[in-house]
Parts: sequence; C-alpha cells; structure tokens
Amino acid sequence: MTKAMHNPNGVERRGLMFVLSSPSGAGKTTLSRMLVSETPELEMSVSATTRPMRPGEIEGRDYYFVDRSKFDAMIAADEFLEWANVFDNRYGTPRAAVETALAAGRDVLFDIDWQGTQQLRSRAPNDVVSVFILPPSVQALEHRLHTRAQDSDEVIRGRMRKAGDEMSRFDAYDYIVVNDNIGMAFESVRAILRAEQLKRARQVGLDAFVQRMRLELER
Ligand SMILES: Nc1nc2c(ncn2[C@@H]2O[C@H](COP(=O)(O)OP(=O)(O)O)[C@@H](O)[C@H]2O)c(=O)[nH]1
Ligand SMILES: Nc1ncnc2c1ncn2[C@@H]1O[C@H](COP(=O)(O)OP(=O)(O)O)[C@@H](O)[C@H]1O
Repeated sequence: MTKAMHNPNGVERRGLMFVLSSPSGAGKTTLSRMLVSETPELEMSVSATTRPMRPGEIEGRDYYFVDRSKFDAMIAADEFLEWANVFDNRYGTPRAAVETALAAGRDVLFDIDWQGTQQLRSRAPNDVVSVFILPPSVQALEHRLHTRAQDSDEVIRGRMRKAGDEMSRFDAYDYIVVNDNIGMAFESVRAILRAEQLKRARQVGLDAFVQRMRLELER
C-alpha cells in the first residue's frame, strides 16, 4: 500500500500508519498535536464525524463535521478506509487523503478507536503501528474531562461509563503508554515512532545503500 520515501540518512523506506487510541480524556489529541508539530514527515488523518463541533474545534483541522445522511452517502461511495459507531455517533477515516500521503512517502497519524484500528490492521498488517494511551488513574481521567470543559456533565458521565470497556481494549495494541506526565508520555510516543521508522523491513533501500558503499570500497 505504501511507497518508499527517503530518510534523512539517505535510505529509502516505506511510510507507516501510526495509530493512537485511548479512552476519551486520556490525552491522545494532545499527544497527536505535539507529535505532528515536531515530525515533519508525519501527517494527521482528519476524520469525518456526525458528532457536534466542540468549542475551539476547527472544520477540516479537527474533523470534517457532516450530518448523518452525508456520512452514509460517503459509506455508500466507499470513501472510508474504515468507519465505526462511537458514543452514538459515526466516525470515519476518509480514504483519499491517506492514500495520497502514503503514496507520496509520508507517515500518517490516526486518532481512531479500537474498532477502526482493527479494520486498518486487517487491511495493511505490515504498515500499522498501534499505541494505546492509558490515564494514570480514574480520578485523573475524570478531572481531565472536566478541565477540558468542552462537554456537558451528561456527556462526561457517559464517557466515564464507557471508559472501562474502552480501556480493556489495550491488549490488541503494539505499545502501551501511561500518560501521567505529558512530557514523558510524549517522549515515549516519539521514541516508538522513531524506532518503528528504523525497522529493517521498512528501510527498503538498505540493499542499494550498502551496495553503493561496497562498490566505492572496491574501487
Ligand atoms: N473508528 C474511528 N474512530 C474515530 C475516528 N475519529 C475519531 N475516532 C474515535 O472516536 C472517539 C471519540 O472521539 P471524540 O468525539 O473526538 O472524543 P475524544 O476522544 O474525547 O477526543 C475516540 O476514541 C476517537 O479516537 C475515525 O475516523 N474512526
Ligand atoms: N499528562 C497530562 N496531564 C494533565 N492534563 C493532561 C495531560 N494530557 C492531556 N491533558 C489534558 O486532559 C484533557 C483531555 O486531553 P485530550 O488530549 O483532549 O484527550 P483525548 O483526545 O484522549 O480525549 C485536555 O484538557 C488536556 O489538555
């Protein structure tokens, strides 16, 4: 699915699909923004959703906000790479932007739930790297949902009720990061991305790279 890109070290490699999931409020949006701003070759996949826009959210940056009939038309037109029902709303990853980014040799970051992660993994098992973010405690999770101050008390209660079920999905992920101190959590996520970029199987240009040096040595 992915084409090769050049690493700064000159070796071509395949782009990867980097997935961050967590129960609502554990910090995946914060970590995603930090990662994208510090990683030039990483592009965020912007999902479509039927949920209402929160204060401070921007159309096309945070989500494409669509109504249910538009969303269902996109499903019918096979415009989603994956989609799922989450908290009584629909969320989906538009296919075109992801395919364009990967074809241009960039890595793509996904903030999607466990159902979407499963769908991506079954489509591209070798290209998906998944990270699950856990909160340090239930108390911290609730506090974060309140301090974000973007959802009603009723919505927050609903998300807390579902947090246990969401958390139990950790065992389908490659890596688990507990987001207690944000700086440390960010360093962990960044280290995972870097290590995965350097996996031998992704560095498809290694043979050519080493061959060039061998020829030079033989001259
Ligand atoms: N499967 C899938 N899940 C998504 C997508 N976009 C967002 N989600 C998930 O939907 C859930 C709710 O997201 P959101 O309403 O932004 O709430 P938040 O998690 O509190 O920021 C989160 O678990 C997201 O990871 C998508 O395109 N596909
Ligand atoms: N390590 C952390 N310590 C304290 N607050 C945090 C931490 N990580 C995130 N937050 C805050 O918690 C709230 C929820 O984080 P957010 O990234 O929106 O979570 P999610 O996208 O997983 O729902 C936000 O107000 C964010 O600033």
